Amino acid sequence: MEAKKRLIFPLDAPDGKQARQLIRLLQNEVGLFKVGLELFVAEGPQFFRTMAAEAGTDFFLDLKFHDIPETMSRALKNLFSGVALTTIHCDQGARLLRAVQETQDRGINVLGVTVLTSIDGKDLLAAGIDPRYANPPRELVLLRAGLAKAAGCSGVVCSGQEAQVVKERFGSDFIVVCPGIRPEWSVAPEDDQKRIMTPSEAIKAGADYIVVGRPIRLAADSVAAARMVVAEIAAALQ
Ligand SMILES: O=c1ccn([C@@H]2O[C@H](COP(=O)(O)O)[C@@H](O)[C@H]2O)c(=O)[nH]1
Repeated sequence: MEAKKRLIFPLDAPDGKQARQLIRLLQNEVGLFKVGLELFVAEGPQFFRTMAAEAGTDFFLDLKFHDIPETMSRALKNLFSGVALTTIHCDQGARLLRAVQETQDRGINVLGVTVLTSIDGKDLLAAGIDPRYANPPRELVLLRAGLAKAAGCSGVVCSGQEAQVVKERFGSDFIVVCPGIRPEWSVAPEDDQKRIMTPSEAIKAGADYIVVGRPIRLAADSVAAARMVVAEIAAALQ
């Protein structure tokens, strides 16, 4: 897969006007746009459909569904055209199988969220997670990746720090998407992300896709920043 296709850019914008500006600016620079809670709550599915038609591309709808299996199944059934990829929490494992399979049969890949990249071992301990799984969070990521696999997911979202062990345990076909990416030149080194890696480190560790938001969005020249990330991915793939 070419380097650019591996770069996912989150449209973390407060409204549709700013999201459209970001799409126009970066549509030749990144592989896939991700829509998260901020934009989706502001604009809703109709805006999303229009945007997909205008941009002529599918989107990653990162809503991290989490509810009882029946409700998740019904919500996933309501996903609309233009969605290529979505995310769910998989702690109910195989009980989500039917909902996930039905979604994937419609051509929408489902990824399981493992442990958010903004969480570290200390946070997991504070949340009462068994120390054997908490610090480092690797064991919990593997446990949840196993539940995602049992649920029939195509892959997981985890940090670059766990990409290699996830690939080793679940195979090269199991998709690994890594946010929490901070290039060395990043203008936002101190933020809420805790389990971070550079683009090069994450790709070398086995990430299929990396999600890079603020380092590109907040850069003085976002196009140049996206190109630097793609160049770093390309170099790491050689
Ligand atoms: O574990 C996760 C899951 C999702 N995200 C999302 O990725 C982007 C990251 O943006 P940055 O600005 O590069 O931090 C954002 O949309 C998150 O909601 C994540 O960071 N970690």
